[in-house]
Amino acid sequence: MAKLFRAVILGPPGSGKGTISERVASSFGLQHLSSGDFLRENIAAKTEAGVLAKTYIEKGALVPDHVMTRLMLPRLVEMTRHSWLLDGFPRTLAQAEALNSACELDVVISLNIPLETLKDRLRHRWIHPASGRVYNMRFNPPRVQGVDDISGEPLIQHEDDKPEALVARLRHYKDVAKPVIDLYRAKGILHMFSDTETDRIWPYVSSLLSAKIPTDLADAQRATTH
Ligand SMILES: Nc1nc2c(ncn2[C@@H]2O[C@H](COP(=O)(O)OP(=O)(O)OP(=O)(O)O)[C@@H](O)[C@H]2O)c(=O)[nH]1
Ligand SMILES: Nc1ccn([C@H]2C[C@H](O)[C@@H](COP(=O)(O)OP(=O)(O)O)O2)c(=O)n1
Repeated sequence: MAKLFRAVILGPPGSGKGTISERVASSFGLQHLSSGDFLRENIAAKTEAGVLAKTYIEKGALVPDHVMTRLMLPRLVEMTRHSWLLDGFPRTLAQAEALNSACELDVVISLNIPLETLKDRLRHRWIHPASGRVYNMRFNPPRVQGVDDISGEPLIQHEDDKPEALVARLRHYKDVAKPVIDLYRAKGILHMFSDTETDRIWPYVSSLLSAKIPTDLADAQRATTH
């Protein structure tokens, strides 16, 4: 069986991790695990981790490392037979070290997007909570404003996307992300991308993964996910 491929995408809120992850999943057949979506599923399901995480997210704070690690690592064990792309985890050095003890990563993609671009994007982000589908009134608007294209259900904006919560998240992101980025740079697996447009970053991400993911593995995974 071809060696499985493990990747992480890092970036501040609104940097396009989810947007690029969806393109990676459909182009290369990797399973996309968004820590934010997984947290929101747990919050909606009122699991023990979800109830605890909610108290932090509502304040625009990060969920404690032990809660995130205890939530994410078992989920990765369930995905052990798949190649995957992890989005939004690890977020801190402690989470990165816990992940590194559980598995070896092949590539870490880090998105470096200007602050004003992030604020503008999240101001216009609308989400369909049940599916996690993401829209943007400027970048990829729904056919009908405020309505999910597929289900017809209402779109919402995340509380923590609101400017007052966002500033706290962006400031905090910078503090905690640096040691994680330094760790993966030291491991020689970090690939940094800077731009204000996802459509300009995507071709570089795509060619990086085309070079890194063995063709037979990508073909096999595309076959299983389509
Ligand atoms: N204008 C514009 N909007 C974009 C671009 N790329 C993504 N977006 C939108 O910006 C918002 C943030 O993109 P996401 O992919 O959700 O970013 P993220 O890094 O996953 O965000 P978090 O889940 O908050 O960490 C969404 O509404 C996207 O549709 C872009 O190149 N230009
Ligand atoms: N490793 C993680 C991932 C998400 N969180 C919390 C904090 C985030 O604002 C919310 C939502 O995650 P999501 O990835 O959707 O949000 P941002 O990347 O921060 O924009 O979950 C966390 O505390 N630790």
